[in-house]
Amino acid sequence: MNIRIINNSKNALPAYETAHAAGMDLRADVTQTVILQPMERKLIPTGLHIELPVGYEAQIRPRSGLAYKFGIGIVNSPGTIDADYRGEIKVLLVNLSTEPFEINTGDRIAQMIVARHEQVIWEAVDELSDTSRGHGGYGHTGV
Ligand SMILES: O=c1ccn([C@H]2C[C@H](O)[C@@H](COP(=O)(O)OP(=O)(O)OP(=O)(O)O)O2)c(=O)[nH]1
Ligand SMILES: [Mg+2]
Repeated sequence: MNIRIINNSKNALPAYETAHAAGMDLRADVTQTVILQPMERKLIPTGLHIELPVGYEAQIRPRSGLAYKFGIGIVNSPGTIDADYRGEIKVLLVNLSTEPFEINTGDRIAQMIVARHEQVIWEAVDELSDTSRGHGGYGHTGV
């Protein structure tokens, strides 16, 4: 699928790192080094603007290597890029470790998955169908 993109950064376009990867890594586009202190969160620019087809979203997810090695997560994970958004894609990183974390331009800070989604039309009713689960949830089948 072709997707229109504007790249205002000096980085290459996001790319799939392996043949069947779901996500494309997103790179930081920052003018100077950004330091994330422990428990600090910052919105990191990518310089990218995209035009998703109607019925598609992009999800901004953490990279497991950064999470495991440095405790770097995404506050609103998975971030949602709407099909009608034309602004810059940004990544809301948080440092969950006890050490400061440095971000430089070109660093791969997150990954983006493009996925289909539905838009629903509500059908308001008084009763829903019976199921064996019913209202059971939150561990009602055991741990
Ligand atoms: O990680 C993210 C999440 C969102 N966005 C952009 C694209 C998205 O379409 C828009 C709005 O995001 P969202 O709906 O999650 O935020 P909101 O707090 O509901 O803001 P709004 O009232 O603008 O919808 O912000 C990003 O660039 N990065
Ligand atoms: Mg919103």
